[in-house]
Formats: sequence, structure tokens, C-alpha cells
Amino acid sequence: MNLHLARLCDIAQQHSRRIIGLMSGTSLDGLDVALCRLHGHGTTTRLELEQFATVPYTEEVRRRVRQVFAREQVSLEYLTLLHAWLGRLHADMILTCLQQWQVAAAEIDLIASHGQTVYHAPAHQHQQPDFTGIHATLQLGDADHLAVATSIITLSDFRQKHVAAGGEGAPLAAYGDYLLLSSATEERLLLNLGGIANFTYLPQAGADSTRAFSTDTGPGNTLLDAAVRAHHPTLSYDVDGLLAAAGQVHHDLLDELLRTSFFEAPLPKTTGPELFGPAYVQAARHRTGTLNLRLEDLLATLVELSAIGVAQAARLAFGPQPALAVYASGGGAHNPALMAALQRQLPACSFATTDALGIAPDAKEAILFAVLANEAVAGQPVSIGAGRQRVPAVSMGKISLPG
Ligand SMILES: Nc1ncnc2c1ncn2[C@@H]1O[C@H](COP(=O)(O)OP(=O)(O)OP(=O)(O)O)[C@@H](O)[C@H]1O
Ligand SMILES: CC(=O)N[C@H]1[C@@H]2OC[C@@H](O2)[C@@H](O)[C@@H]1O[C@H](C)C(=O)O
Repeated sequence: MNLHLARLCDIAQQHSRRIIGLMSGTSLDGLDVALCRLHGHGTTTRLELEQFATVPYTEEVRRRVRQVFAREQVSLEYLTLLHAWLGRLHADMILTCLQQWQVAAAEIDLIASHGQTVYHAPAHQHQQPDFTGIHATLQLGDADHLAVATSIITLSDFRQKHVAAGGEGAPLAAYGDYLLLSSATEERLLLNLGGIANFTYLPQAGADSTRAFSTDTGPGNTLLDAAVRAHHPTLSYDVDGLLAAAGQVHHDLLDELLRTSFFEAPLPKTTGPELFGPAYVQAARHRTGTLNLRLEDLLATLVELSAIGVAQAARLAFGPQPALAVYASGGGAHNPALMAALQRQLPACSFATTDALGIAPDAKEAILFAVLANEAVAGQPVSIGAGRQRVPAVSMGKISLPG
């Protein structure tokens, strides 16, 4: 038997596994690296987060990713090279983290690599007549590079199985949220405020996986970051939402931004910067004569838009006055202007961060991919949201062996 496969069988039979979860999302702020110890699997899964770091992307990394990011037309040569280069870059970032944490690669069982999303094309969003009804999504950073450079068995490309089984490839958060954060006593909304915002609904009877589901809700931080960068090339985001808090919502512009059909579309649904990008804001500003709007007012308007997207999705799912315990994660949970807008839009909900549930808000998405890898090797495929999501139980992730 191939020795690496024998090692994988051993890993699958251990009581606990040390798995590095990786996530690099739409904000292009860096690679989130979560060293997790996962005990058990399925509904008995227990997590210990041993280490966490966000290794920042340099401006040069961002420049290279942006050459293809959310663009309909790119150089195929550039894309090919970027796939290999990002794999090598992510491997180097992991090796640096392991060195800083004084953990040997041999002590790690698995890497769970999400890869860098560069294009997301659910059927409702792309306009390709040759591919009507086809969902597709693309993450770069080939995992063979991670496996070979680190000598750690690596699982990657989790979204493709979800697509193959009839889903849009996202959000996958429902699987890990359900296993780690369901409660028998509380109905929960796990709200992730990344570049794109999404939430997972966990019904009160924690064991009822058929009613759990996750959906994207629209923009999170992506439009805010782009607006800040356009005005201040050296600033990457509105730190603590101070600029947005100093602005006024421009209601004509907000109404125009809300006119896209995504907000009314039934749940679950996914989206990305392919729709919610600078061109969408620019077109709405053009139509409403707000090209000269102050940055503060633009940010206040975009903050309101993100919050209304979340509230609208919650109303579609739970009726006119949702009253749920909301636990926020992702970078937007650090933005008081965004959190205040959410509270205004959903006055009957209570708001906290996932810290209250013992999960660091910045680490949550990287942890979720470690959970998916844990399930792929040791668990049984979990069926989530059979009622709403109609995605069959599948295990996700492709396996790269180090040699
Ligand atoms: N102190 C802060 N004040 C305001 N905004 C913040 C703060 N800290 C982080 N952010 C926002 O969070 C963003 C990073 O969020 P996060 O790392 O969750 O995104 P991501 O993982 O790339 O997104 P996605 O979930 O869409 O993949 C930053 O670009 C910024 O907009
Ligand atoms: C295609 C893709 O990478 N989507 C991300 C993105 O970032 C947030 C939102 O859009 C979500 O749908 C998803 O990530 C999380 C981790 C998910 O799959 O649950």
C-alpha cells in the first residue's frame, strides 16, 4: 500500500486530529491559518483552536491576484502561473507559521486548503448562453504544492463536490456551523461579515439538520474596501467604521443600489464581487448623479446596503420581524458602523460575536475548512438543509499526497 495512504488511514482512525485550516477570502487581506485540534467527528466534534494567524498579503500579492480576480476576461497564461505560484506562496506561509509556533510539520495530520477564490459563477449570475443552468466556482493555489512543500497530506478544492452534487459551491459554512455551534436551547443566526456577507441558520433543536441552511446575503465589506481604496490608495479599509459613522445615507443612491434582483431572489443563493464590484456602485452613482458624493456619505450608504442585504435575507427566511440570536464573525464584526446598521435593520434580534460561543470571529472560516477535512477523512457525509438547500450529503475535498 502507498505509505501516504496508509498514513491517511491511520489519521482517519485517530481519536483526534491536528488540522491546519486555511481561508483566503474575497477581501484579499491575507491567508487565515488556523491550527485546530479536532476531537471526534460529526455531531460529537469538539474543537480546540491551538493557534491562529492572518498572514497578510503584500501589495504585490494583491496586485497579482487582482489581475484575474472577478474578471470575465484574463490571460490564460497568467491564470495558469498564478495557480502554481499561489500554491507555493500558501505553502511558504504555513511553513513560516509553523516555525513561529514551534510546531514541526510532522506533528500536523492534515492541511485543509480553501484556496483563493478568483471567480464565482452561479447560474443566476453568469450570462453565458452556452452554460445555462451551470454553476461553477474557481479557487487557485494548487494543493499539490502545499503537500509537497510541507510534507503534510492536504485536502483542497472543497467547493467542487458541492457543485457536483447540485449546489452553487457556497456557502459551505452550514456544515461546520451545524457541527460546532448548534444549540438545543437557542435558535441561532451565524452571520459572517467578510467581503461578501452570509449567514447560517441553526434551528433550536440542534439535532435537526434538515432545517439548517446557509446563504449569502449580498455585499459585506467588499464595496466599502473598494470605496476607501479609490479615495485613499494607502488605506485598505475604513478602520473602526469611523468614516462611515461621520457620513449620511444618500437614499436615492441606496434605492438605486437595491434595485438589483439579487436581494429579492429566493434563498439560498450565492454571489461575489463579480456582481457586487466597483462597476455596480459606479453605475448606480452615475444614474443618481452622485459621482461627487463625499467618501463619508458613500460609506454610510454602502454600510446601510450591506445591513439591508442581511435583513432582507432574514425577512425572506423568517418573516417580517426576525427575532434570533445573531453571532457575527469575519472582519465586518469589527466595524461598529456596520454592526449598528444591522441592529437598526433587525431590531428584534440580539447581537454578539462568535467569541460568546468560544470561536474567535476572525478564525471561524479557516476553522470551518478544518472541520470539512475532518469530516472527509473520519466522518459520515452530513446532510444539511435537506428541506431548503436540497444538496445531498457529500464529503468534500480532494486529496493531495506529499510524495
Ligand atoms: N477594525 C475594523 N474596522 C472596520 N472594518 C474592519 C476592521 N477589521 C477588519 N475589517 C474589515 O474586514 C475585512 C476583512 O474581512 P475578512 O477577513 O472576514 O474577509 P474575507 O475572509 O476575505 O471575506 P469572505 O468571507 O468574503 O471570504 C477588511 O477588509 C475590512 O473591510
Ligand atoms: C465562492 C466563495 O469563495 N464564496 C465565499 C465568499 O465569502 C463569503 C461568501 O462569499 C461565502 O459564500 C463563501 O465563503 C464561506 C467561507 C462559505 O462558503 O461559507
